[in-house]
Amino acid sequence: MIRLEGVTKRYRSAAGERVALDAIDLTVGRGQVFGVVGRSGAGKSTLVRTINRLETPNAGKVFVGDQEITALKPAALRAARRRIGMIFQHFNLLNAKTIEENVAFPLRLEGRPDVEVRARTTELLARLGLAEHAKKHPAQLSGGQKQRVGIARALACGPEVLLCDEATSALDPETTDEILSLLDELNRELGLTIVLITHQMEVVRRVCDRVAVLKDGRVVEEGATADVFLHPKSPVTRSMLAEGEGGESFDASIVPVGGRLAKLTFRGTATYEPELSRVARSVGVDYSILSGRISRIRGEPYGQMVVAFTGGDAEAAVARLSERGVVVEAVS
Ligand SMILES: Nc1ncnc2c1ncn2[C@@H]1O[C@H](COP(=O)(O)OP(=O)(O)OP(=O)(O)O)[C@@H](O)[C@H]1O
Repeated sequence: MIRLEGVTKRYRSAAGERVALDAIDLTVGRGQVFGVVGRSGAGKSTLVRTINRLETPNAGKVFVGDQEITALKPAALRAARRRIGMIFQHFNLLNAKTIEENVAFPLRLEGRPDVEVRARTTELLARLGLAEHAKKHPAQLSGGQKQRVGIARALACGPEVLLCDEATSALDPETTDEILSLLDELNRELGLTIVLITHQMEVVRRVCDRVAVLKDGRVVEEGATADVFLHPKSPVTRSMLAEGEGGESFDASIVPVGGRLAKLTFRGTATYEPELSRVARSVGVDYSILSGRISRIRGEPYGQMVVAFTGGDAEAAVARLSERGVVVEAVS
């Protein structure tokens, strides 16, 4: 649905040249929720803004559907942008206009007939739970309600793609959750392809099918969210994940146990099965659990724990667990 090929963006300023995106290749499938994460300055905003050409790359191509966005003339670009909605961290609403006028705005710009504008606006306000606020102004709404207005406005022209630029970063955790549930619903019900940039790993864990990790304008890791979260490869991914868990990463050097240390990952329904105790019993090994958590990644359960096998055949336990689909990794 979206393809970036060798996308490079450089900014020139008094301080010199800065490469914000360095030959990025990325593919987002139709109907996916795709997360782009990275630390401040990694290039996330620049990347998402090349998709609707709010930023024009210095080199490379951007495709949305079968259209090359980077090759479009102004009139064709305006038409293409109707297929690409966008929401922002600070909502970017028109403060002098009412909520319904904000939502109607893109339709009015397109010159749609009044009857159609009113019908579509009413439908969107009802869909997003905003009907009772139609005549209010943005200043009278909470952050979560303002973001709903932003989403309604982004959906007005019936886009296939929704770009979210730190859309939940200005919201409290409860409201973030509510907006993420809404994005999840829109993805599932409308088949909307969503590209979401964030510095919050928790946002990716909740809603993204796939994720790319950006550092200094390059993709350092990319894959299915569960794979990247459970088996992160790059140091930046590891450290961002550890921070998301309150900095609690396992440190073998301070654990006073012997034996063989292993990180076990269970996915799906295996998460809730007593696999570890079954295997330990069958091969006659003891184990201590040194850290562990059970959670969900985009709704799929997983369990991950670090154990020390002692007093028995640890090799046999590892082999038996692997046979049963548990991913076993060495811990150092
Ligand atoms: N208009 C601009 N002019 C000059 N430099 C810019 C401009 N926009 C971004 N940059 C620089 O490009 C780099 C990438 O910026 P970008 O905003 O894309 O990163 P980001 O990952 O979204 O960061 P943040 O989370 O802080 O917004 C940064 O070094 C930034 O200072």
